[in-house]
Amino acid sequence: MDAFVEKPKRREAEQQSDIVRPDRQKAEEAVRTLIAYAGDDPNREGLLDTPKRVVDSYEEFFSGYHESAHDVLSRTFDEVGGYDDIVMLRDIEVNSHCEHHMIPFIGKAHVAYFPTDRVVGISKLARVVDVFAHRLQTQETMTAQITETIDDVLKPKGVAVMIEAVHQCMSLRGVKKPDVATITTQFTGIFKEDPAQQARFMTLVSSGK
Ligand SMILES: Nc1nc2c(ncn2[C@@H]2O[C@H](COP(=O)(O)OP(=O)(O)OP(=O)(O)O)[C@@H](O)[C@H]2O)c(=O)[nH]1
Ligand SMILES: [Zn+2]
Repeated sequence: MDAFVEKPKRREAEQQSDIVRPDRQKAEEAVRTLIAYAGDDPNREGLLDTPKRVVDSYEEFFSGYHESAHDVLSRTFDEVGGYDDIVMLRDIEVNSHCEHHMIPFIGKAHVAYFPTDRVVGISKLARVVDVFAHRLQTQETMTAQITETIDDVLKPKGVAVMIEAVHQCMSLRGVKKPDVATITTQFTGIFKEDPAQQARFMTLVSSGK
């Protein structure tokens, strides 16, 4: 796999560049406000470093706003020894935050594509999942974004994505139904048009259960 193509860099259309990011001090002040709102004293010793830790955590949870999934897929390989079938990554861990409550939803993504004449490094498919998961999300939007990006950059014969996740906004608060799996799927190309290929994807997903 030594032949590769670097595609020109571009950012996803959904990323908004006109957002003014507050500085770190403002973000930490907001956390102090929330601590006080919760009913505790942000100046007591055990909580003094908490705003810094929360903002550090935000840098990790929401790192996807500073990354481009298109760029992640920019390097492809065309030496595949005549391979002409589905490439699938099953059980990619997903940790995201729902945009309604900013509470985690956690689960697995299954990502497949049917290459035309070139493939991408398999780790890059998991990286694409991470880029979108590390933003405020709905599961449906994330599923569509992963699918669309792979379809757009690799131009394969088809893309299939399934996400299964548990939303803590449903388990820990509100309706309080733990262990409900929310399942979303999105198909393009042959996975959408050919029921046999869609069935193969579903079989490969369930073969890991
Ligand atoms: N479609 C979709 N809904 C989600 C997702 N994550 C959370 N939600 C839902 O977003 C909805 C927000 O509903 P609202 O009525 O505005 O908020 P709420 O009063 O906190 O709702 P409850 O969670 O029912 O208490 C809830 O039904 C959540 O279950 C997601 O990824 N996709
Ligand atoms: Zn939620």
